[in-house]
Parts: sequence; structure tokens; C-alpha cells
Amino acid sequence: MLYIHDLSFAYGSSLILDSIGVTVERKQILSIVGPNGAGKTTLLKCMAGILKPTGGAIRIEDRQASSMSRKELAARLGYVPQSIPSRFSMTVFDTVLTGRRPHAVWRPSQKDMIKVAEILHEMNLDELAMREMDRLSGGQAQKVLLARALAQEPSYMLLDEPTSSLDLRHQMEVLELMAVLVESRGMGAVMAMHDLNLAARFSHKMVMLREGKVFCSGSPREVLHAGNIRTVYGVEAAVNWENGYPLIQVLRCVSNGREHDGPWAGHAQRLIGTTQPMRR
Ligand SMILES: Nc1ncnc2c1ncn2[C@@H]1O[C@H](COP(=O)(O)OP(=O)(O)OP(=O)(O)O)[C@@H](O)[C@H]1O
Repeated sequence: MLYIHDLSFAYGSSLILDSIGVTVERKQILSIVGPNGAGKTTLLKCMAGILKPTGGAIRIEDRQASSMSRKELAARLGYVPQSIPSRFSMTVFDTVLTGRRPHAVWRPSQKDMIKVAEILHEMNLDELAMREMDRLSGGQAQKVLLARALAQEPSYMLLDEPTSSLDLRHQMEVLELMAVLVESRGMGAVMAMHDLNLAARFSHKMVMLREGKVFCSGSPREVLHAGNIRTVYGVEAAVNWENGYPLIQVLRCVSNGREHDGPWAGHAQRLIGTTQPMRR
């Protein structure tokens, strides 16, 4: 189990995460949702050991993450960042091979090469294997970073908006692959997601963040109802469930308890920063 207890993080004097408690079990996908700036990326970076929490604890199975070396952490946690780091002139194959570092003793072995070839095949990336990273589309590069994290063979995957650069087909392909791997390899996965419909479809559990705190958590059915969406996102939404999957339709923006028709109204009011109803 990946266990986050009472976790806090601050940039200087700005408290960004406040007393977060989350658990992720193996064979489980947990989605972290919440509006822009709620703290999703910061939480994933704390879990991945990229940011040092200012308080609380992270335990991976029976060990404190703070007592592990970078290599030990990398063998357990595979982190896929939201944005692709500045493109580098390395082939796709070699990029994915760098994911084997926590396992390679000195130089990559035959086993490492075979593992990389298998993952490229699983992710339909064989044809790009010898292509340089700086000659890929954004979506292709996002898949390669996911492949690199899978090559680590981690116990838990930490994915920051894994579908943000992908078209509809590739979104489904990547999330279906994650679901299969979580089940077959017995991994756990944590994904920061904006698309609530996709998050619900592929998650066993969801955590909804609001201003750095856990607003609610539970099964997708427990988390995704109109009241929570209204409070956390400031929009009125209709949530209908069909064949076990939600269909969330945003109806209008809601601001400070007053409703304003039109897609611009809530945004404009936030920019203006007034609690007065908008004049038309
Ligand atoms: N390097 C930084 N220094 C100071 N504040 C930061 C820094 N990075 C992020 N923040 C702030 O921390 C808060 C949480 O940011 P974070 O990126 O974790 O949110 P998020 O939920 O992932 O947002 P988004 O959905 O837009 O990606 C925001 O208020 C952001 O402005």
C-alpha cells in the first residue's frame, strides 16, 4: 500500500497542501481531481520525492519514503510528468531504456533491452523506436514518457494528467493499457486528471482536492455528484450514470451562490474579483 498521512507542503510561506491523507492499494487506480491550482501536481511531486513535504509522512509498503535513496524510490515509483521536459536528441528506444536504470547494475543487459522492446510493442510504439525524441508529436512524446516509467517496473505509477496531449483514441488506449497493467502486474496507480468522465471510468477511487485540502474521497459514485462539483468547481452540472459510467454535463457557472448564464460569466467575475452580481 502507498500511504500518505497528514501531508503538508509549502512554497515559502504559502501553504499549498494541507494535511492530505490518501491511500492507494495495489491493483487500484486512484484519480486526483480538482480545479486548476488545487494542488494535484504538487501532491504527485511530493509522492514522487521531487518535492520535500513540510510535514506528514509517505510510506511505501512498510518503508518510509524519506528513508529511501533516489534509486530505491525509482524502483518503486514511476513518475510521469505533466509536461514533456525540453526535447532531447535521444531515440525513443534509448529514452525508454533510461527507465531501466534502477535495475541496471552497470550497463543495460540483454534482459533490459528485451523489456524495453516488450513495452514499446505493448504501447504500439515499435515504429517510432529509432526516432529521435525531438521529432515526435506532443502525444507521441507523452506515450514515450509513460513507457519509460513502465520500464522501471514500479510498484506504483504516478501520472500527472497522462492524457492531456492525447486524442480521443489514444486517451482510451493509454488508460485501458494502464487498467490492464494495474491488474496483471499488481501495480497501484495515481493519476491527476481534469476529465471527470474519464477519471471515473478508469478509477476505483477518487480524491477531490480544493485549495490544497481533500474536499472528499471515495468511489466515483460517492465523489461525483452535483453538490460536490458545484462547491469545488463552481459550476452547475448534471450527473447521469449510464451502464456504470457517469456522463457529466456542465450547465452553467455558479459564483458566490449566484448563477450566471453563459460560459464567460463565472470566469469574468473571478477576474473582476467582485462579489456583486454582474451587470449586463
Ligand atoms: N514553483 C512554485 N512556486 C510557488 N508556487 C507554486 C509553484 N508551483 C506551483 N505553485 C502554486 O501551487 C498551487 C498548486 O499548484 P499545482 O500545480 O499543484 O496545482 P494543480 O492542481 O496541479 O493545477 P493544474 O490543474 O492547473 O495543473 C498553485 O496555487 C500554484 O500557483
